[in-house]
Order: sequence, then C-alpha cells, then structure tokens
Amino acid sequence: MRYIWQHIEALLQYDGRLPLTHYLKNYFRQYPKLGSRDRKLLSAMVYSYYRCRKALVMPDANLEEVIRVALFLCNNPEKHTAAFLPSFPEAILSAPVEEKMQFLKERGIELNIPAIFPQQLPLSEGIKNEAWLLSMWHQPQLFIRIRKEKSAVVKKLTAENIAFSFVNDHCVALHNGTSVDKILPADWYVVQDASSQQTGSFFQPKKKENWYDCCSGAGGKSLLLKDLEPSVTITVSDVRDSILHNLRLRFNQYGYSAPKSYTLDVSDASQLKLQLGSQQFDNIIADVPCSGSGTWARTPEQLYFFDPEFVTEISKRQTTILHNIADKVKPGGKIFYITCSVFKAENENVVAAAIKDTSLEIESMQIINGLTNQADSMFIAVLKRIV
Ligand SMILES: C[S@@+](CC[C@H](N)C(=O)[O-])C[C@H]1O[C@@H](n2cnc3c(N)ncnc32)[C@H](O)[C@@H]1O
Repeated sequence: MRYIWQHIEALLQYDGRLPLTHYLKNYFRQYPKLGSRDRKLLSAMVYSYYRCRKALVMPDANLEEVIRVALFLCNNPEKHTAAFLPSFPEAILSAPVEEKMQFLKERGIELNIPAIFPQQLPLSEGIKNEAWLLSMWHQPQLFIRIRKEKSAVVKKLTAENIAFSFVNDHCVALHNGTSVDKILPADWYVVQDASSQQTGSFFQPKKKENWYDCCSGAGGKSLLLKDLEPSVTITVSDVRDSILHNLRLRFNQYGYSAPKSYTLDVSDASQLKLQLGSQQFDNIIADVPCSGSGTWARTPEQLYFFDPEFVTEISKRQTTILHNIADKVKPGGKIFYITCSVFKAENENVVAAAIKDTSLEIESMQIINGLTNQADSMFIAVLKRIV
C-alpha cells in the first residue's frame, strides 16, 4: 500500500486553481493502473484533508497520520476507506462528529475549529459560525425536485433499493453519488439542491407574468419558476454564451420552448441598456455570482484556499448588478436577490447598499439554512420597487 501514500503526496501538490474534481480526474487519467477502489480512496483522502486539515492540531504527526485522522473525522467507514482508518474501536468510526472530536481529544489530538476559516468573515443572520464550520466535514446530500409522476418515482427508487427520503412534497434527498439518471426518465425530475428549491416558495408567480432571470446560468431558477407557473414568459441573460446554450437544451428537454436570451454582462449598465433597451419586467430573479460559501461543503478546496479579497470584489459587482437592474422591474414588481453565500458582505450589506439610492425597499430577507438537511445554504432578499 506504499503506492497510496506516494500518490497522496503527489496529489497534495494541488494549488487550488482548478476545481478539485477536475484536478483529480486529470491526475487519475495519468495513472490508468489505479483501479476504481484506489481512486475512491484517494479522492476521499484528499477531500477529507481539505475539509479539516487546518483544524487538526497535530504538530508532530506525519502526513500518513494526519490523513488517517482526517478520514476518520470526515467519513464513516466504507469498503474503500475502512483499511485506512485509524485502529479505533468500531463503534466510534461511525459515531457523530461531536463524539469523534471528544474521542480524539481524549487521545491528545486537539481540534481548533475556528482555524478552519481563519479569515472569520461575519456570517448572515440565521447561521451559526461553528455549525457552518463543522458542516464542511461532510459531503452534503444529493437532492432532486420531482416534476411529475411522483408515485412512479418512489416505485422506481424503491425497486432499485436506493435509499431516499422526502424533505417536502417534491424534494427528495439521496446519497451523494446516486446515479438517478440511470433510473428515472430525464423529464420527471431536476437535480437541484434543497435550498435552491426553497427559493421558489418566494416567487409566487401570477399567470402570464413577464419575468427576467438576469444571471440565469443553466436555468435552475427559471425552470423552477416555469414549473410553478408555466404561463409566465421568461427572458434570461448570462455573461457566458455556452451556459445559455445549456439552458436552451434543458428547456427543450423539459418540454418548454427556449426563452429569449441575451449574452450580456449585467454589471455593465451600457451593455444592459444597449441589449434590453427600455424593457421592464413584472419581476426579476437576480441569482448573482458569489463566493459560493454556502456550498463549500461540496467543494472544500474553496474553503481551504479562500482569499477574502474575492469577497470584497464580488460584493462590489453584486451591488452594481442590483443598481443596474433596479429600474428594469416595473413599479410594484419585485427583485429576488439570491446568493449561495453565507457572508453578510454579499448578503445584507449588498442589499443595504443597493436600497440606498434606488427605489427598492426590503420586503423580506433571510438565510435559507441548509445545515439541518445536509444541503447548501442560500440567501434570498425580496426587494420591492415602490415607485
Ligand atoms: C449563481 S449562478 C446562477 C445559477 C442559476 N440561477 C441556477 O439556478 O442554475 C450565477 C450566474 O451568473 C453568471 N454571471 C456572472 N457574472 C455575470 C454578469 N456580470 N452578468 C451576467 N451574468 C453573470 C454566471 O455565469 C453564472 O452562470
């Protein structure tokens, strides 16, 4: 098993620039002799390392010991990891993380939880710092939104012996890595995080309304809106042309005609004016670019290599976007400002800056705390145009 430790040493040369999942794929491509079990084990080791390394106070430990403790904290024993977990009693290997921490403490391994995120940016109301930090130690669940044939979905998942649970009427939680695409017809469901699904409960669209999704990405929120009220007309924009192409394919896949779309940088007021002219909309979804800190349990490398300068920059862009779209919504209409960040700087502070010199007022704002469901966390502010 020496080769595993050699690969780990090589893998930890990673510098955080590529998404970790791409980096691992590229790495494994260079070593075709590594079997699927080795790849799973190495991935679990690397992910566990970035999840909790900064919290482990183990000054005299070698890399092998650190990795074993990280695996222990961030994973329950599975076939591919079991042999590499420390030789602790069986029961503690699948115990809750608080018990595991206590167990380590009793054996002289201290944990410094705040060190996981030394930048210590203030979090939005409704999310507790320690709970957020500890959530980084586990991969969140996979969620689907059932669009149709609910009882057939249940039947198929049950027949395939897939573990699942309902979060609400349409939201199903599954183990991460479940290949739902091999089991369910593509138009019966959408893969969408539970908190992202929950943003839909704020939209309350009325028949035939005209909506604008200004940072639409591949259309997760637009499709949610369309499924809530198929008669709405949606216009979408994104700075990336390729993602708008994906959005159009998805709309067609789900039986909708492709919406009017613009490739455009909404932080640039002149581009917005040039392309949209004087159009106004009943409501706008602004699911803006952000740090993604509410989703870092899926991408712990972003937590590990985080540069706070990014939040300073992105919050300026978020404020500019809100300013630019403020008069694109009709008086009485609403802007749904959404981020998948837990930082105040991208949430409450941006909203406060944007309402200062626009005719928007805050109807509500809150964190959608995903921690209890092992989901992502998001922020949504409902901003109403008053004149
Ligand atoms: C959070 S994602 C949107 C996710 C999408 N609403 C969904 O639910 O699937 C933010 C999107 O904003 C786009 N974006 C980033 N900067 C932008 C800008 N200045 N103008 C327009 N779109 C931008 C990104 O390309 C990305 O697709």
